[in-house]
Amino acid sequence: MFMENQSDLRARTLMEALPYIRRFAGQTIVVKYGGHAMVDEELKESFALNLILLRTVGIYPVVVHGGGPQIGNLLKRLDIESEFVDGMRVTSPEVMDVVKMVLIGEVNTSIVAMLNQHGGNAVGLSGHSAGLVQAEKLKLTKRVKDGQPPEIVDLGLVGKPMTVNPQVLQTLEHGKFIPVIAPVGQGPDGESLNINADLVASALASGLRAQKLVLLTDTPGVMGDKQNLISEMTKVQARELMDKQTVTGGMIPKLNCCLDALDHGVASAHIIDGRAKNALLLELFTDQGVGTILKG
Ligand SMILES: Nc1ncnc2c1ncn2[C@@H]1O[C@H](COP(=O)(O)OP(=O)(O)O)[C@@H](O)[C@H]1O
Ligand SMILES: CC(=O)N[C@@H](CCC(=O)OP(=O)(O)O)C(=O)O
Repeated sequence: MFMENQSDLRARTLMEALPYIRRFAGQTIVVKYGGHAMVDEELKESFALNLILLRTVGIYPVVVHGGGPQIGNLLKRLDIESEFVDGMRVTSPEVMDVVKMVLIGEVNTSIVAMLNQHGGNAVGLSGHSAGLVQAEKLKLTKRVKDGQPPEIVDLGLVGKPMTVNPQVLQTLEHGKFIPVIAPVGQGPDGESLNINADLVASALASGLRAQKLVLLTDTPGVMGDKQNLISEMTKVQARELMDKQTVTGGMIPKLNCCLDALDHGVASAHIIDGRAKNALLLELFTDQGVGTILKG
């Protein structure tokens, strides 16, 4: 009987990626990078190498990063209070200064540095860069007191993306660069607005007509009632899971971002585990994937 040796096995594994490379070459994939994958150095390196591999085989990754925990740490060190309403950080002008320092100054630079250390040709941007993410203040309506009508809650300098100008990203793609974007948007008067990174990733995926939106987080994917991983779901199932409250907390805005991207022509949205090495490659280059896929 024919026995496969180590090098045959390795060659077969490499060849298995070929159909996926063919399918996605020339396509844009927007990746939201956050959570554990961003603080653990080994995972950070694995993520950087995954992106570089994608770019090398002709796929265009666009990275949007978070940094909520890092912002929280600096606010604490500076003794500045910060609170969240429905997953959004109430952002005073003082907090906005810290958000920019951390997201643009620290987190963005460190991701760009990691990618470029491995020859990634990464370029750091924010929503201000060439009008990339134009935003408006987010008006959140919430029932503050039981039995009373909902009120508009003032979140300060928190934005939602209104228009994106993908031209700068398309130029970078043609130059074989990897764009890395901090989720700070430009308000109508040129001011900086703090935007949830999932929202920015979703808006850019829609604006770029990306093939995929991939959100890395700190769970294996979307979990069902029995803590089972749901590998695949339709838009209808996603809405049912939210209605039944199987999905709660931070996963609600994530699923809504996925649904929004699908409604705007993105072919599929993925929620995957940022704590697992090579999660991005395994999700893209295998049929079964490793997380949850939502299809349009
Ligand atoms: N059904 C669910 N499946 C997976 N995660 C869920 C579910 N319901 C609620 N969650 C919560 O959503 C969290 C992910 O959202 P969030 O903390 O905002 O992620 P991130 O910081 O990566 O943006 C998970 O850690 C989990 O606690
Ligand atoms: C308005 C708002 O809440 N903005 C977020 C921006 C960073 C972010 O989204 O980071 P994660 O993806 O790591 O949560 C914040 O200030 O934390």
